[in-house]
Amino acid sequence: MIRVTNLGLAIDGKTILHDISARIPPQGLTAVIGPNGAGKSSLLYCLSGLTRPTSGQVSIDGADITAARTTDRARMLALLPQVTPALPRLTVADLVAFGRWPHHRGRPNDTDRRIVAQAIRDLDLDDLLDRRLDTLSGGQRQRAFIAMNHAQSTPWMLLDEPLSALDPRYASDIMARLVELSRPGTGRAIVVVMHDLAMAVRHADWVICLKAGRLFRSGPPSETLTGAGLSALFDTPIHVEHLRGRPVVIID
Ligand SMILES: Nc1ncnc2c1ncn2[C@@H]1O[C@H](COP(=O)(O)OP(=O)(O)OP(=O)(O)O)[C@@H](O)[C@H]1O
Repeated sequence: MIRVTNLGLAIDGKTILHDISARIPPQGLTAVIGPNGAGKSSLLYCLSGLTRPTSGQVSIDGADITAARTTDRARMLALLPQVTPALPRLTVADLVAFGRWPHHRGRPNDTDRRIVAQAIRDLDLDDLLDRRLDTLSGGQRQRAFIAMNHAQSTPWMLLDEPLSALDPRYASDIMARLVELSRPGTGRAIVVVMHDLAMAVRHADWVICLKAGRLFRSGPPSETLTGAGLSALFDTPIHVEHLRGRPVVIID
């Protein structure tokens, strides 16, 4: 479980996150939602240990994340930032294989190779293996980075807007894969910052709602992804209806 306790973050004297306390279950898919500038990415970076909160704590599976060594953190969680590094000379195969580095430190074995091959299959990258990253489309790059995170085989994956560059087919396909990867029994939980409320309503098992740097609400979708809850979160009328047995979001 991730436990956030009284977390605060200030940058250059400006408070960005205020006294956030929340928990994230150790399985399933957690969506972090909220308006632009609410602090979603900042919270994700605090969860990853890359940003040190100004006050409060983040513990992951009982360990204080800010106190963990870099290699231990890399075996505990994989982070996909909103803006991925350019790395122009790397091929897709190199990038995905790099996800195993925290495990083998430069000496990959058969298990590492098998996991990389599986991640490549899972993200549908077989045809792009030899392509350099700077020749890929935005969505192809995004899939390559998600595959690298997947190959890292960590109990936690933290993804900042992974669907932003994807067309509807890949967005839906990748969400379905993330749901698979985080099913109970897989030993993995995934936290996704997302703007696509339709995807959140359909796939999230747990939701953290942020507004103006504060925790607005957290809990299962039945308590958080309601028309009234989303309308208040985004200050705009939003309805959650059912179509062919599935929840759909309608924004007025
Ligand atoms: N390094 C920084 N220096 C100064 N202000 C920052 C910095 N990083 C974030 N902020 C500010 O903190 C607030 C929260 O930013 P953050 O990126 O966490 O929001 P977000 O909810 O992820 O937004 P979006 O949905 O637009 O991506 C914003 O007002 C932003 O301008």
